[in-house]
Amino acid sequence: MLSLDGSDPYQKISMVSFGNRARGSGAFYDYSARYGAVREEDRTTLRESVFPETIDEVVGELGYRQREVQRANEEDMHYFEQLADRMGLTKLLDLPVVALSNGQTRRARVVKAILRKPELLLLDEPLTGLDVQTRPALLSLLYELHSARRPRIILGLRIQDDVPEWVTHVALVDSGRIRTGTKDEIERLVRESGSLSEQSRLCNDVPKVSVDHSGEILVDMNNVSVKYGDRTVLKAINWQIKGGERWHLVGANGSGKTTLLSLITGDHPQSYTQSSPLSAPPSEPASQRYLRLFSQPRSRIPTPTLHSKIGVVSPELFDAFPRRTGLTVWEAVATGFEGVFSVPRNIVTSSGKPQRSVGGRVGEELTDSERQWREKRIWDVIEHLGPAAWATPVEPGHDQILPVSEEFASRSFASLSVGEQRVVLLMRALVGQPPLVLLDEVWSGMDASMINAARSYLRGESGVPGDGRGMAKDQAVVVITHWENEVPWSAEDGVKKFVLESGVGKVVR
Ligand SMILES: Nc1ncnc2c1ncn2[C@@H]1O[C@H](COP(=O)(O)OP(=O)(O)OP(=O)(O)O)[C@@H](O)[C@H]1O
Repeated sequence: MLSLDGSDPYQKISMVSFGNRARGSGAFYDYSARYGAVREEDRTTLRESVFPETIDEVVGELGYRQREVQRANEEDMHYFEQLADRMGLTKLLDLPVVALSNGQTRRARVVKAILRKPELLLLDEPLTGLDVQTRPALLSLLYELHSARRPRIILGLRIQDDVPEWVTHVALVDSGRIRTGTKDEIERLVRESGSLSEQSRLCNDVPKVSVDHSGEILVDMNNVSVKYGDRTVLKAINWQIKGGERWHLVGANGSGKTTLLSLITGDHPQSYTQSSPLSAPPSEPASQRYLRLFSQPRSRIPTPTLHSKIGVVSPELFDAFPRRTGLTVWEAVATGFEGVFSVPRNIVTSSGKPQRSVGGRVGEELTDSERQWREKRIWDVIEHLGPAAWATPVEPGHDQILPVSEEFASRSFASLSVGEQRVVLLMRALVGQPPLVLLDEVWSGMDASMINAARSYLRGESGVPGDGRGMAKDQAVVVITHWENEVPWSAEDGVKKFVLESGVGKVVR
């Protein structure tokens, strides 16, 4: 189809992949830059990024760089504005691209891909990260393109996702094999194949757990606000998170969820400025606006201490985690104790025996019991969240040289599939049993069996609390997802909801 007229097929394909990383370099980059002053090179607005011809910089007569604004093609600009309107991006067109939220960025990437008028549009996991309101808008836009037969569309979906009505053909990829057929044929196949349907179901039929709300206050927000110029993104937030609690943080794309988490992790510069100044007006007494993390204002907690107290998985962390340093799975998990991005290698103990690194700070020797606890924890997360919990067992007759967890621990992090890398980053967040765990869109790229293993670990079904395994009772967890059924706890278990609507937050039980 693509090569019929002899032109380069690659020109005719637009691909947008959300499961995979946008940045290919593998080097670490500092994602907190997004929250601070926008740097000169990050100023490009969404509109300019689509029509780069309008921002060509030229050196003027006097040697100054100046912007020579060319007009974009009228028709393209009109089509772009139409698409942007349908995807709810109109108000964001003149914001810097770096300021867009995750879901806003995803929508913008889909719009850009469609605007190129490709023959073939490939969208990998297009619905992940989109809020409930935007999903139907995207699906109806795709349906119209499909009805017009241009472009042809291929959607990459997880086995547990609903296949849109208008999809005609399905290619089912399973354990390295691919089967193709009409939608009906493949759906029948999935229904009939017991193991596949077993895997594809997110199990909700689990024993009840009871969430404890009596722990100490870990995060205390009172009238917390975040502003960029005259744009207020968080408005007078009041939220307390206690040890042992389970929270679902929910809100439309751009409502401020990631910003709120970045205050808690201390990555946001405005986490330092959340106390009323002494000159505050009488309507806002000094004590009435504050952010306390582990009972302290942000400025009193050294950043490394904060990082070791909070386990995080987020799309930003996934993008930023270094791939070029050759970390093994074991080492990647061990970085979680300190919440850092590397660990010392080739540790040699006093007995002269080389040992695997279990992290630790420069100049601070771990005691033997700490080292043993850390090793036990690393094995615990690898066993319960790793391939032993989700991979298809090796067929009889094919010998496995190493036990599956041992083999996985030695693999290179960078060589893993996207879903596996995400699982390892979840292990990293949980390994040190930090008092607070923040899970922002943690399931994207994972298949249903990985999600099920992770959910049961988080619910404490795989470990006995208190013996150093599984989740400890007094850990608090905040989950961000747009999919209700992906939250590991239900209202009956005692999960609480914090809902953000255009920067205003409220607790819903
Ligand atoms: N530097 C900035 N300047 C202006 N606005 C910004 C800046 N950084 C973020 N914003 C805005 O703050 C709002 C909140 O963004 P945030 O990433 O917290 O949303 P979110 O709720 O996590 O969204 P999503 O569901 O898409 O991940 C967005 O509307 C975004 O455009």
